[in-house]
Order: sequence, then structure tokens, then C-alpha cells
Amino acid sequence: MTRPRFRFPDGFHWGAATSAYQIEGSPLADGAGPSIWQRFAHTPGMMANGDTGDIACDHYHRYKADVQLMRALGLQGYRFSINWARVLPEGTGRVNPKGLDFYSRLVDELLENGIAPNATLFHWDLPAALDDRGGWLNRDVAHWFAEYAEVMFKALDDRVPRWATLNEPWVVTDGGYLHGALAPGHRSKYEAPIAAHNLMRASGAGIQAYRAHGKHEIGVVFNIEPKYPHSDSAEDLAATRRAHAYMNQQFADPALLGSYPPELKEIFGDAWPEFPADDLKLTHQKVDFVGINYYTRAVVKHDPNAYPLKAVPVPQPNKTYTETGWEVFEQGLTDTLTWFKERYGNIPLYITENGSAFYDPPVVENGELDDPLRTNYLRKHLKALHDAIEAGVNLKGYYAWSLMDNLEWSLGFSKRFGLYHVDFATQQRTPKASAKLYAQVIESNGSVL
Ligand SMILES: N#[N+]C[C@@H]1[C@@H](O)[C@H](O)[C@@H](O)[C@@H]2O[C@H]12
Repeated sequence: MTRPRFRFPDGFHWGAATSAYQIEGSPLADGAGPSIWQRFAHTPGMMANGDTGDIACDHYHRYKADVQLMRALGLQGYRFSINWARVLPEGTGRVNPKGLDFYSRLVDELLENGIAPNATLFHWDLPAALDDRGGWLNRDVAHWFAEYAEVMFKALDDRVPRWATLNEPWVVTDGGYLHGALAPGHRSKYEAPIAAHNLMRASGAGIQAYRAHGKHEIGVVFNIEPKYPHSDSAEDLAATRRAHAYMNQQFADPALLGSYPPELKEIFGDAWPEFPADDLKLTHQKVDFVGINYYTRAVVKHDPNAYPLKAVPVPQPNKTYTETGWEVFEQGLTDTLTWFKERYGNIPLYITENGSAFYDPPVVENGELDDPLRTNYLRKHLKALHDAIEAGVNLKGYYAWSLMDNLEWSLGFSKRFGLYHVDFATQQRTPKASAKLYAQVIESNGSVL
């Protein structure tokens, strides 16, 4: 019998992902300290519709039922993040036992249901107390992060097989320090490179701490958005190179090569610091895997007025765009993975996030909600994933973003990425047709595609 065209390798890992501030709610419960997202969301004008993570998906209370949603899909893994300030209310020093206990109970619930926990230490919600001490702009943050990481490793590494230090450091610096659209809401081209550098120093220090205490795997998660030139003019090619270095190499290069791409000094000019040489020895630690979050691509052209890249994305005609304004371009996923292998070697890779926000008409029929555009996105991207494996990429697994509709950061609850629909007034979860497809993909290891 011939092997089905899109059957994935035996042992391929199928999961779904979320993050703490986007789903948990109860951000200050049981002794938790505030994070910068708790403050940002309660700052007037920062969040669409004034939405906050005060309740979100109420996962802090509903986690057992949510694990059953994961089980219903047949998930083999669940990628979640830990709210640093729930465990260390001041960011360092005193541990909050009730905060630690929540994550211990979540991990046990996952294991009891045959789902492997995949824990991310930092998914943007820095403790506010550390932001008050300079946050990612203070070089001491590498030590603060390593202290927090050690607390978590000692508490959970006996049960957590896979850890990530950071989620998408690029978004933290571009959104939180350059453009100000995300917490902590700074707007400085002088601060952004410093925060970026300290994020990677902290990731390196966290990996070093894991090597002293851990028994399993640790890696780091980057968002990668492949850049394609609008034309083959020298200006557009140079703009594409800058955009690629700024988003796709600024963090992976110091982590995996121990260097920075030269374009960064060209982009930031006098705002690019001369970092101590030893710093790149700290950022450059052996990782057991890299997580890649892929959503879309960008076609890039030169624009002398664009800050700071002198490059802008070019909308593509006759293409499907998601509610977040992202072109549906599955070939970009294949291209991203082959590029990553060519530049950084045959490191084990996971797609740690991939998904799409489309408007879902809440029409529930036979217990599910139809979402054809999201289902089509999922099908196309899983096929593209299989193409990358056939091209020789060392791809170990895939986590759909997201398990359920949640707080899309400053966009609030308006952008729905979930496989499960959430009625935020009632907290009712309803599987979408995309959830049904995903469950069939998992059960057949891709053969249904
Ligand atoms: N926007 N968007 C969806 C998704 C976001 O919800 C995640 O928290 C991030 O890791 C990453 O940006 C991707």
C-alpha cells in the first residue's frame, strides 16, 4: 500500500499553544504580582475596546476542563507560558507558593491526560517590579531571569520535558521599546537594541542555568517572517535585506551564531551600541531545539521615509488576508524552514505557533462552528510543513496557535485565532471545524490532508 502523500514521520509531535496573560485571567490572584501587561492593559487607550486580561479565558480556574478540550483533539503536547510575576511577585527573591502550585497542578493535569507539557518561561509578561528597576534595559535582567528559570526548573523539570526561555523577543523590542504599541510602551530607537541584546543575554543565562539543573530539553522561540523583494532593483533588494536582518536574524544570529548581522548597525546608526564582546559568548549557548512561529510573509520595497528600516511591506493583490492583516502565504513556511536550516544548521525545529485570525460567524451547528477560512489556512500550512520535511528539514513537531480564542494583546478579544471558539460572556468553549480537521490530522498523522 502506498504511503499517503502527506503522512508525517512516525513520532511527529502534534500540539497547540497559548500564553499566560492571554488566557489565564486572575493576574493578581493568590499573591501574584502585577506584570507590565497588567499595567499596560489598565492604561487608558492602550487596548482595543478597553479589553484586559483580568478574566480572559479564566483558564486559571478552568484549566482542568481546558485540558479535556486538548484531550478531545488528541493533542500530544501543550505549549503554555508561565507568568513570572505569579511565581516571583517582585520578579526576584520571594517565591509565591500558590503561584508555583498553579503551574504544578496544570502540569500534573496534562500528564494525567497523556499530554506533554511544553513550558515557555517568558511570553512578554515581565514582572512590573523588574520594569521599575529598568526591566530589559538593565543588564542585571540576565541574572534576574536566570534566578527565575532556576526556580522553575527545580520545581517542574521532573515533569516538563521541553522548555523555552523566550517567546518572540523581536515583538518585545519592536512593539514594546521601538514603536510603543505593546507593553511597556516605550518609543526609542536607542532603547530597542539594548532591550534586544539583554533579552538574548537573559536567554543565554537561562540556558546555562538549565545545563546546571535540567534533565530534558531547552530552546528558544523566534518569530520568523520571510521577506521577498517587491522588485529586483538594488534599492528594494537592500531594503529586503535590512528587513530580513532586523526581524529574522537580530535574535537568531546572537543565539545560534554568536554574532550580529552587519545590517543592524546600518539600521540603528548611532543608536547601535558597542556591546561587550563577552556578551556574545553568553548569548551563544547550545540549544536542544528552536521554536519557530510562522504566520505570514512580507513583500518589501525601499521607502526612505520609513523608520527605522527605510523599508515597507507591499500589499499583494488578489490574495487572502487575515483579520490581523496578514497575507495567507503557505510557501513562506516552507521557505522559512529551509532558510533556517541553511543558515543555522540541522538543529531540531518545532513550529511553536502557526494559525490565523478570521471573523467567525458564531453559528453553531451539530455542536461545532464552521470556520472555512481558518480550516483552509491550516490545511495549506500543514501541507507546506510536509514539503519542508521532504526537503530535509529536521522538523519535530507543530503547535497550532491557538487552542482557543484569547486576548490578542493590544488588539483585545477582537482577533480570534482559536481552534475552540470562546464566548467571553459565558466562557463557553465551542470546537470550530478547524478543530475537527486538526483532530483528524493528529489521529492520522497527516494522512487526511
Ligand atoms: N498576533 N498574533 C498571534 C500570536 C500572538 O497571540 C502570540 O502571543 C505571539 O507569540 C505571536 O504573535 C503571534
